[in-house]
Amino acid sequence: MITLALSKGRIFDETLPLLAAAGIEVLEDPEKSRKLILPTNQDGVRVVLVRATDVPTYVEYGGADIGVTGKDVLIEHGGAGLYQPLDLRIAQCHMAVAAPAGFDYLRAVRQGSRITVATKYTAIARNFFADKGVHVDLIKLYGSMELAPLTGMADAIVDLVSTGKTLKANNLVEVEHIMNISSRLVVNQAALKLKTAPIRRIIDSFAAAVGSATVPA
Ligand SMILES: Nc1ncnc2c1ncn2[C@@H]1O[C@H](COP(=O)(O)OP(=O)(O)OP(=O)(O)O)[C@@H](O)[C@H]1O
Ligand SMILES: O=P(O)(O)OC[C@H]1O[C@H](OP(=O)(O)OP(=O)(O)O)[C@H](O)[C@@H]1O
Repeated sequence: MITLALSKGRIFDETLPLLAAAGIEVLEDPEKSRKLILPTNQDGVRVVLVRATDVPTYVEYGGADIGVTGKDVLIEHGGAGLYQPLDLRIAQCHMAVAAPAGFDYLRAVRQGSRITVATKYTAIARNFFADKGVHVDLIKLYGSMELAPLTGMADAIVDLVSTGKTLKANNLVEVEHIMNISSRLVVNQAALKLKTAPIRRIIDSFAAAVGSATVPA
Protein backbone atom coordinates (compact mmCIF):
# COMPACT_ATOMS: atom_id res chain seq x y z
CA MET A 1 0.00 0.00 0.00
CA ILE A 2 1.27 3.48 -0.93
CA THR A 3 -0.09 6.29 1.28
CA LEU A 4 -0.13 9.80 -0.12
CA ALA A 5 -0.58 12.78 2.27
CA LEU A 6 -2.41 15.81 0.92
CA SER A 7 -4.08 18.83 2.49
CA LYS A 8 -7.62 19.85 1.60
CA GLY A 9 -8.17 22.84 -0.65
CA ARG A 10 -5.71 24.12 -3.24
CA ILE A 11 -3.07 21.38 -2.76
CA PHE A 12 -5.68 18.61 -3.13
CA ASP A 13 -7.33 20.32 -6.10
CA GLU A 14 -4.08 21.07 -7.92
CA THR A 15 -2.64 17.59 -7.26
CA LEU A 16 -5.65 15.81 -8.83
CA PRO A 17 -4.46 16.32 -12.45
CA LEU A 18 -1.01 14.98 -11.50
CA LEU A 19 -2.60 11.92 -9.89
CA ALA A 20 -4.67 11.45 -13.05
CA ALA A 21 -1.42 11.47 -15.07
CA ALA A 22 -0.26 8.57 -12.86
CA GLY A 23 -3.58 6.78 -13.51
CA ILE A 24 -4.77 7.47 -9.95
CA GLU A 25 -8.30 8.72 -9.31
CA VAL A 26 -9.46 9.66 -5.81
CA LEU A 27 -12.88 8.07 -5.27
CA GLU A 28 -14.32 10.53 -2.73
CA ASP A 29 -14.61 14.32 -2.62
CA PRO A 30 -12.96 15.63 0.58
CA GLU A 31 -15.30 18.64 0.60
CA LYS A 32 -18.29 16.28 0.89
CA SER A 33 -16.88 13.44 2.97
CA ARG A 34 -15.72 13.56 6.62
CA LYS A 35 -13.36 10.65 5.95
CA LEU A 36 -9.66 11.29 6.45
CA ILE A 37 -8.55 8.24 4.45
CA LEU A 38 -9.77 8.32 0.87
CA PRO A 39 -9.66 5.29 -1.41
CA THR A 40 -8.47 5.56 -5.00
CA ASN A 41 -9.20 3.50 -8.12
CA GLN A 42 -5.96 1.61 -7.40
CA ASP A 43 -6.12 -0.95 -4.58
CA GLY A 44 -2.50 -0.22 -3.64
CA VAL A 45 -2.83 3.57 -3.33
CA ARG A 46 -4.73 5.66 -0.74
CA VAL A 47 -4.84 9.35 0.13
CA VAL A 48 -4.75 10.69 3.71
CA LEU A 49 -5.97 14.22 4.41
CA VAL A 50 -3.91 16.20 6.93
CA ARG A 51 -3.34 19.86 7.81
CA ALA A 52 -1.02 21.53 5.27
CA THR A 53 1.59 22.10 7.98
CA ASP A 54 1.44 18.44 9.05
CA VAL A 55 2.25 16.92 5.62
CA PRO A 56 6.07 16.86 6.10
CA THR A 57 5.62 15.38 9.60
CA TYR A 58 3.41 12.53 8.32
CA VAL A 59 5.96 11.71 5.62
CA GLU A 60 8.95 12.06 7.97
CA TYR A 61 7.51 9.62 10.53
CA GLY A 62 6.12 7.17 7.96
CA GLY A 63 2.41 7.95 8.42
CA ALA A 64 2.52 8.53 4.68
CA ASP A 65 5.03 7.42 2.04
CA ILE A 66 4.65 10.48 -0.18
CA GLY A 67 3.25 13.98 0.33
CA VAL A 68 2.65 17.23 -1.48
CA THR A 69 3.60 20.34 0.46
CA GLY A 70 4.46 24.02 -0.04
CA LYS A 71 8.09 25.15 -0.02
CA ASP A 72 7.05 27.53 2.80
CA VAL A 73 5.88 24.62 4.95
CA LEU A 74 8.98 22.59 4.09
CA ILE A 75 11.38 25.36 5.12
CA GLU A 76 9.54 25.88 8.39
CA HIS A 77 9.56 22.12 9.05
CA GLY A 78 13.27 21.82 8.23
CA GLY A 79 12.86 18.96 5.73
CA ALA A 80 14.82 16.48 7.88
CA GLY A 81 14.76 12.94 6.50
CA LEU A 82 12.69 13.85 3.46
CA TYR A 83 13.66 13.10 -0.15
CA GLN A 84 12.45 16.05 -2.25
CA PRO A 85 12.63 14.83 -5.84
CA LEU A 86 10.36 17.27 -7.60
CA ASP A 87 9.04 20.82 -7.80
CA LEU A 88 5.42 20.29 -8.88
CA ARG A 89 4.96 23.97 -9.85
CA ILE A 90 1.49 24.03 -8.26
CA ALA A 91 0.08 26.39 -5.60
CA GLN A 92 2.39 29.11 -6.87
CA CYS A 93 2.75 32.31 -4.89
CA HIS A 94 5.54 34.24 -3.18
CA MET A 95 6.61 35.14 0.35
CA ALA A 96 6.74 38.87 1.03
CA VAL A 97 7.12 41.53 3.67
CA ALA A 98 4.11 43.87 3.75
CA ALA A 99 3.31 46.93 5.82
CA PRO A 100 0.65 49.63 6.08
CA ALA A 101 1.15 52.38 3.48
CA GLY A 102 1.76 54.81 6.34
CA PHE A 103 4.75 52.90 7.74
CA ASP A 104 8.04 53.89 6.06
CA TYR A 105 9.60 50.42 6.10
CA LEU A 106 12.65 51.32 3.99
CA ARG A 107 13.45 54.28 6.23
CA ALA A 108 13.11 52.12 9.35
CA VAL A 109 15.52 49.59 7.80
CA ARG A 110 17.98 52.31 6.72
CA GLN A 111 17.97 53.83 10.21
CA GLY A 112 18.57 50.45 11.84
CA SER A 113 15.31 50.68 13.82
CA ARG A 114 13.88 47.59 15.52
CA ILE A 115 10.82 46.38 13.61
CA THR A 116 8.03 44.22 15.00
CA VAL A 117 6.96 41.61 12.45
CA ALA A 118 3.98 39.23 12.77
CA THR A 119 4.12 35.97 10.85
CA LYS A 120 3.28 32.30 10.69
CA TYR A 121 6.64 31.77 8.92
CA THR A 122 9.12 32.52 11.69
CA ALA A 123 12.07 30.51 10.26
CA ILE A 124 11.80 32.18 6.85
CA ALA A 125 11.37 35.64 8.43
CA ARG A 126 14.23 35.14 10.90
CA ASN A 127 16.66 34.08 8.13
CA PHE A 128 15.56 36.82 5.76
CA PHE A 129 15.98 39.66 8.26
CA ALA A 130 19.20 38.19 9.69
CA ASP A 131 20.73 38.11 6.17
CA LYS A 132 19.77 41.77 5.70
CA GLY A 133 21.06 42.71 9.15
CA VAL A 134 17.64 44.07 10.17
CA HIS A 135 16.72 43.89 13.85
CA VAL A 136 13.27 42.34 14.27
CA ASP A 137 11.00 41.20 17.06
CA LEU A 138 8.94 38.35 15.65
CA ILE A 139 5.38 37.64 16.80
CA LYS A 140 4.22 34.12 15.88
CA LEU A 141 0.67 33.92 14.53
CA TYR A 142 -1.25 31.02 12.96
CA GLY A 143 -3.37 33.01 10.49
CA SER A 144 -4.90 36.38 9.56
CA MET A 145 -1.47 38.03 9.75
CA GLU A 146 -2.88 41.10 7.96
CA LEU A 147 -4.70 42.06 11.14
CA ALA A 148 -1.53 42.54 13.19
CA PRO A 149 -0.40 45.89 11.70
CA LEU A 150 -4.02 47.09 11.47
CA THR A 151 -4.45 46.66 15.22
CA GLY A 152 -1.09 48.23 16.05
CA MET A 153 0.38 44.92 17.24
CA ALA A 154 3.12 44.86 14.58
CA ASP A 155 4.82 47.20 12.10
CA ALA A 156 4.84 44.65 9.27
CA ILE A 157 4.01 41.06 8.34
CA VAL A 158 5.67 38.23 6.45
CA ASP A 159 3.02 36.33 4.48
CA LEU A 160 2.22 34.62 1.19
CA VAL A 161 1.02 36.73 -1.70
CA SER A 162 -0.61 35.51 -4.88
CA THR A 163 -2.98 38.01 -6.51
CA GLY A 164 -2.26 40.72 -3.92
CA LYS A 165 -6.00 41.06 -3.22
CA THR A 166 -5.71 40.23 0.48
CA LEU A 167 -3.04 42.89 1.04
CA LYS A 168 -5.03 45.46 -0.92
CA ALA A 169 -8.25 44.71 0.96
CA ASN A 170 -6.42 45.40 4.22
CA ASN A 171 -4.54 48.54 3.08
CA LEU A 172 -1.16 46.85 3.16
CA VAL A 173 1.64 47.28 0.63
CA GLU A 174 4.28 44.75 -0.34
CA VAL A 175 7.70 46.17 0.56
CA GLU A 176 10.02 43.17 0.01
CA HIS A 177 9.86 40.04 -2.14
CA ILE A 178 11.42 37.22 -0.10
CA MET A 179 11.15 34.13 -2.33
CA ASN A 180 8.97 32.36 -4.86
CA ILE A 181 6.91 29.49 -3.46
CA SER A 182 5.45 26.39 -5.10
CA SER A 183 4.64 22.90 -3.88
CA ARG A 184 7.05 19.94 -3.78
CA LEU A 185 6.75 16.21 -3.73
CA VAL A 186 8.26 14.79 -0.53
CA VAL A 187 9.07 11.12 -0.03
CA ASN A 188 9.93 9.04 3.04
CA GLN A 189 13.48 7.72 2.42
CA ALA A 190 12.86 4.31 4.01
CA ALA A 191 9.63 3.84 2.04
CA LEU A 192 11.50 4.62 -1.17
CA LYS A 193 13.95 1.78 -0.39
CA LEU A 194 11.23 -0.70 0.58
CA LYS A 195 8.66 0.15 -2.11
CA THR A 196 10.94 1.46 -4.85
CA ALA A 197 8.97 0.41 -7.95
CA PRO A 198 5.49 1.81 -7.09
CA ILE A 199 6.89 5.01 -5.58
CA ARG A 200 9.23 5.56 -8.56
CA ARG A 201 6.28 5.05 -10.89
CA ILE A 202 4.35 7.87 -9.15
CA ILE A 203 7.38 10.19 -9.06
CA ASP A 204 8.10 9.59 -12.77
CA SER A 205 4.45 10.13 -13.80
CA PHE A 206 4.31 13.38 -11.82
CA ALA A 207 7.64 14.49 -13.35
CA ALA A 208 6.37 13.78 -16.87
CA ALA A 209 3.12 15.65 -16.12
CA VAL A 210 4.90 18.78 -14.89
CA GLY A 211 7.68 18.46 -17.48
CA SER A 212 10.61 18.53 -15.10
CA ALA A 213 13.52 16.26 -14.25
CA THR A 214 13.66 14.55 -10.86
CA VAL A 215 16.44 15.11 -8.32
CA PRO A 216 18.33 11.83 -7.66
CA ALA A 217 17.77 10.26 -4.22
N1 LIG B 1 -2.95 32.48 -2.12
C1 LIG B 1 -2.23 31.44 -2.48
N2 LIG B 1 -2.03 31.15 -3.78
C2 LIG B 1 -1.30 30.08 -4.15
N3 LIG B 1 -0.72 29.22 -3.26
C3 LIG B 1 -0.90 29.45 -1.97
C4 LIG B 1 -1.66 30.56 -1.50
N4 LIG B 1 -1.70 30.52 -0.17
C5 LIG B 1 -0.99 29.44 0.19
N5 LIG B 1 -0.49 28.79 -0.88
C6 LIG B 1 0.33 27.56 -0.89
O1 LIG B 1 -0.54 26.47 -0.63
C7 LIG B 1 -0.13 25.79 0.56
C8 LIG B 1 -1.36 25.32 1.30
O2 LIG B 1 -2.12 26.43 1.67
P1 LIG B 1 -3.49 26.27 2.43
O3 LIG B 1 -4.09 27.63 2.46
O4 LIG B 1 -4.24 25.13 1.84
O5 LIG B 1 -3.05 25.80 3.85
P2 LIG B 1 -2.88 26.65 5.16
O6 LIG B 1 -4.21 27.19 5.53
O7 LIG B 1 -1.76 27.65 4.92
O8 LIG B 1 -2.31 25.57 6.17
P3 LIG B 1 -2.85 25.16 7.62
O9 LIG B 1 -4.22 24.59 7.38
O10 LIG B 1 -1.89 24.14 8.12
O11 LIG B 1 -2.85 26.43 8.41
C9 LIG B 1 0.74 26.78 1.31
O12 LIG B 1 1.67 26.11 2.13
C10 LIG B 1 1.40 27.54 0.20
O13 LIG B 1 2.55 26.84 -0.28
O1 LIG C 1 -2.55 37.51 -2.71
P1 LIG C 1 -3.82 36.71 -2.51
O2 LIG C 1 -4.28 36.07 -3.79
O3 LIG C 1 -4.89 37.52 -1.85
O4 LIG C 1 -3.46 35.49 -1.56
C1 LIG C 1 -2.81 35.69 -0.34
C2 LIG C 1 -3.53 35.02 0.78
O5 LIG C 1 -3.52 33.60 0.52
C3 LIG C 1 -3.14 32.95 1.71
O6 LIG C 1 -4.25 32.75 2.50
P2 LIG C 1 -5.32 31.61 2.10
O7 LIG C 1 -5.95 31.88 0.78
O8 LIG C 1 -4.62 30.29 2.22
O9 LIG C 1 -6.37 31.82 3.18
P3 LIG C 1 -6.45 31.01 4.53
O10 LIG C 1 -5.10 31.21 5.21
O11 LIG C 1 -7.59 31.69 5.21
O12 LIG C 1 -6.68 29.58 4.11
C4 LIG C 1 -2.17 33.92 2.39
O13 LIG C 1 -2.04 33.67 3.76
C5 LIG C 1 -2.79 35.27 2.09
O14 LIG C 1 -3.67 35.68 3.12
